[in-house]
Amino acid sequence: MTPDLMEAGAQRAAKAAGYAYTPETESGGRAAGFGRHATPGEVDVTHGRILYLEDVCVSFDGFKAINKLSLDIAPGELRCIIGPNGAGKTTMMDIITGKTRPDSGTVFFGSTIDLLRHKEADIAQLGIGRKFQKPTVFEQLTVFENLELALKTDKGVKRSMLFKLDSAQSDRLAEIIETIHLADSVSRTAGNLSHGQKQWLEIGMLLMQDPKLLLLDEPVAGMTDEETARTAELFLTLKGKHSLMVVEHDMSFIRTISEIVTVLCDGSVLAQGTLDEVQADERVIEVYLGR
Ligand SMILES: Nc1ncnc2c1ncn2[C@@H]1O[C@H](COP(=O)(O)OP(=O)(O)OP(=O)(O)O)[C@@H](O)[C@H]1O
Repeated sequence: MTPDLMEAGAQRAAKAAGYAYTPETESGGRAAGFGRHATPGEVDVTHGRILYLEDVCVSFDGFKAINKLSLDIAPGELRCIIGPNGAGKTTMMDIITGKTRPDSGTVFFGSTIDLLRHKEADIAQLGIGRKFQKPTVFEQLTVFENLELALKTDKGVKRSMLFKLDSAQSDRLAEIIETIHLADSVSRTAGNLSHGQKQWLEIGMLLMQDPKLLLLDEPVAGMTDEETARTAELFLTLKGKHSLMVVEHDMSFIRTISEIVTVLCDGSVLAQGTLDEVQADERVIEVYLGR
């Protein structure tokens, strides 16, 4: 897809969802991306979008789980996704991460990477990290070992055994341990952590791979109020350095972290705007928030 088509599509999606399209470019102008060489391992966000979906459709046995879904996310943005059960939130994440293939539509990572041409494992390597609702850490290993292991996942058994962190990786690990609030628990086995700490550890493991985009499915479900507040702080720290897409039902958490909220319903975008805007939207009240 050309950057022009991408930008035009983003404008159409914004118009359809009733919000203002604001291109955010790092280079200060649309033309800046042309003639630019794509550096391997880098995502081209010169046209202001790190994730771009247009007219995506998926049916399961004739049921349209995703129906002409169009949505885009700016680099460094923290986007919240809300919507009733069955709206298609998980299926959307499955499509972005290559777990589910759409029947039709466009899914781009930056302006040059067509995600529909990549397999699930490649997409993780390209820089899209996904956190499922349940924490999946290695319970018998320490916090440190879990984080260390996150760097080794693609190395095979033999190379993993010989693997040693270099100094940049050690610095990164130390920085991430601070970021995820586990500096006091480095030597504790993950099985002894609280539910919230396990969730933070798993986020730390994703961060070790330096993802450009993080998809987080109901990250605060089952957390205490204090853990939820700390998770909000953590996400606000990550915003800007990474792009985040957070699916949550906890409205007070959403209020703390959100800028733009997208409401999904019946597999497409029902509304989009600030939390106040979408909460005042009659259609959103009808299908999700209740009266
Ligand atoms: N593999 C599948 N086969 C058949 N139907 C499916 C499949 N995956 C999802 N669906 C259906 O697609 C619709 C969207 O499901 P999805 O899990 O994406 O919704 P959701 O918004 O994540 O819901 P929740 O908030 O409950 O997690 C649902 O009706 C679901 O039953």
